[in-house]
Amino acid sequence: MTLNRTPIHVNDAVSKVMERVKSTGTETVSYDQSYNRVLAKDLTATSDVPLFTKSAMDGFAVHSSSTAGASGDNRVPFKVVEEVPAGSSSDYILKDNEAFRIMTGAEIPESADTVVMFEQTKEIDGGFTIRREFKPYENIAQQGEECRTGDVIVEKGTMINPGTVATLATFGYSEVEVFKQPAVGVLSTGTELLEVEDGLERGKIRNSNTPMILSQLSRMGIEGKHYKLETDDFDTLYTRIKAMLDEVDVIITTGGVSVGDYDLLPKIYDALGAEVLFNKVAMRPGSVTTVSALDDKLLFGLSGNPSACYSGFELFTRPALNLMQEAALPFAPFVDAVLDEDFTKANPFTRFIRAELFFKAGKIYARPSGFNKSNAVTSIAKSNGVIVLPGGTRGFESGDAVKVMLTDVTTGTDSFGVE
Ligand SMILES: Nc1nc2c(c(=O)[nH]1)N[C@H]1C(S)=C(S)[C@@H](COP(=O)(O)OP(=O)(O)OC[C@H]3O[C@@H](n4cnc5c(N)ncnc54)[C@H](O)[C@@H]3O)O[C@H]1N2
Ligand code: MOO
Ligand SMILES: [Mg+2]
Repeated sequence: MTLNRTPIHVNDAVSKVMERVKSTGTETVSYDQSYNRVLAKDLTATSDVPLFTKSAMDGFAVHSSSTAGASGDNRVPFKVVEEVPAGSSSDYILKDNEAFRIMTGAEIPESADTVVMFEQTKEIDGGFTIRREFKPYENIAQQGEECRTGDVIVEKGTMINPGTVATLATFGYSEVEVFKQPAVGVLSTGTELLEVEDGLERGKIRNSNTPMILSQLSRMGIEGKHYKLETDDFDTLYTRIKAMLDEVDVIITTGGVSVGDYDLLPKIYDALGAEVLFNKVAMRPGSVTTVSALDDKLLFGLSGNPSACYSGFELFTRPALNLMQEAALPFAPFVDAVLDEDFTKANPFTRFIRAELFFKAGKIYARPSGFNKSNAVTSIAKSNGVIVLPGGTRGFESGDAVKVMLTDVTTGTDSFGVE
């Protein structure tokens, strides 16, 4: 096994992974199980929205012609002839100065064309008066004003969000065709690793990578398959990974990818006959990240160091899993931010720093979210993005413009910001 590896640029590494992605194909799921799935077909309106012309307010439906001449000095009276609550309708034909008492969401009867809100009336015996003229369609939501039958509402390749689910329900799509989610197995390797519930022992640490990766998968709506820890023993690890290949589409391992005596993943890829796409990336942390392909399966050999492991998943695994589901926008967005703290280390390689993004006076700021080394774990907990500092730079100062990859858009802010 060669110890000297050739680093490739992170962009090239990402491309190499994306080129090997195979679509998972499609399946049909119930609309209420479709959140976070990728649409396999355009979602088309099966009806107009609104479905029928309806009142947008609680009040009275009248014909605008009956309101002619109304003013503060000349209040025009109306007689209420029928009630139309939401869910009902009326075929009654209004005569001059007659009105329906109508509620928000109720169909506007044929003979009315405008709605007077309760607040715009004065009650009289059997009816009300108004003090101004009403034009047609006031306080009315017209059939099809939002969309028409046949309109494409959401395009194929879009991730289904809560609004998409509402749209599916609106159009009566009880089932929807989506791309299958890849089956992803997660396995951490290392003889030094203990389970969360274990007491600490000399020289050992708890496995934080498996639960972290499973949560990174959950954040994408994917339930990963959790494999028990493996020690650094070739035979058992090889047997385990061979078995995983029969069970999942994607294998994520953590640890054992560097050049140590017990870093067994390179030997295992070799024994499996997997094609190593790269085993060194010109980036920090995560330079040892190794991705291999075997038939249609991808094997992500993420670093054992937690920060490197985290970034490796966000940079390589996440977009690949999105593309397997034919997501139109597989990559996390990058935003321009102002660095809020000096970062004086030189960057021979592209540097990814787990970062806290925050918003001040309409600007986005970013600062490292804590201890910043490959082996750090606590700084991941406080991060909602990753600052990207290009390779070949000598350090950055507070106030410099930087790019930040958004990793967690569910992060909140401390105040509600409408001006
Ligand atoms: N001679 C060299 N040594 C190292 C190099 C190198 O280029 N030449 N690269 C270093 C870099 S950079 C990194 S990153 C690490 C990567 O190591 P591995 O991916 O092989 O991972 P391990 O050796 O198994 O573990 C590294 C570190 O992480 C801890 N770890 C492992 N698994 C977990 C887990 N599931 N949860 C929490 N922590 C974990 C492990 O105990 C080690 O401390 O290699 C450098 N060495
Ligand atoms: O892979 Mo190591 O994390 O570059 O520091
Ligand atoms: Mg190692």
